[in-house]
Amino acid sequence: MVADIALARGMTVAGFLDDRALEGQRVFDLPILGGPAWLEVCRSEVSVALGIGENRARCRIYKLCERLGVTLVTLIHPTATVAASAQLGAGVVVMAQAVINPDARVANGAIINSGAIVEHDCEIGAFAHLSPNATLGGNVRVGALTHLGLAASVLPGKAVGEETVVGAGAVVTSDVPSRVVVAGVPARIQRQREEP
Ligand SMILES: CC(=O)SCCNC(=O)CCNC(=O)[C@H](O)C(C)(C)COP(=O)(O)OP(=O)(O)OC[C@H]1O[C@@H](n2cnc3c(N)ncnc32)[C@H](O)[C@@H]1OP(=O)(O)O
Repeated sequence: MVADIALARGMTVAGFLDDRALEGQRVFDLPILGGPAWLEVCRSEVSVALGIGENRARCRIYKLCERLGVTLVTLIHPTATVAASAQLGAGVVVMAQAVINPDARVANGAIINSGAIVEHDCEIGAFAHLSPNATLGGNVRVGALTHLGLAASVLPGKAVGEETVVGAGAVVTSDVPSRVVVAGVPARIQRQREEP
């Protein structure tokens, strides 16, 4: 999906980095260049877009790029709507039909997936992931590394902590602490989240 956005934006995509695939394999007719070690050799020739859904893994690769001085690109699908006053950090990906409204702030490495809505003045932490059709009312805060499932909603002004998971379809009606899994309508804590 991330390569698709880059191509739609008229960028040249050299290929993919994947530590589980074999160098020389092709995906969507583009080559697998190698694993993250490839970056150490070719860091001055490329920029990197983050196409990893798992938040902690995406954070690790972001930090590797930062350490190597590799530029991280921020990608916005041509059909997404991003207000002029919204701020997006490095390595953010905004997918098709997503909406980010005025004065919202999206920190480094976050994913705003297809059709997700980030209302005015929201604050999204680094490496958070809003799944397709997740919806945030105005002034919502989402902590770093938190994952909102498909079509999850957060009522205006509420805060979700760091490294929390909000289940698909949940409706968050009160603040949610860090490192828990919540689900349901209204969202209730299901369990604590294990340490990485
Ligand atoms: C492009 C993309 O695909 S982006 C990725 C999007 N991914 C998502 O939206 C997934 C979000 N994850 C979820 O919703 C998960 O189901 C979680 C985190 C809520 C729970 O996951 P787990 O802890 O593994 O729970 P598990 O699947 O074992 O289910 C436990 C119970 O919760 C129920 N349950 C699972 N998910 C939900 C949910 N979203 N809402 C309500 N109940 C749920 C199950 O039915 C089960 O109930 P039971 O014990 O009565 O049988």
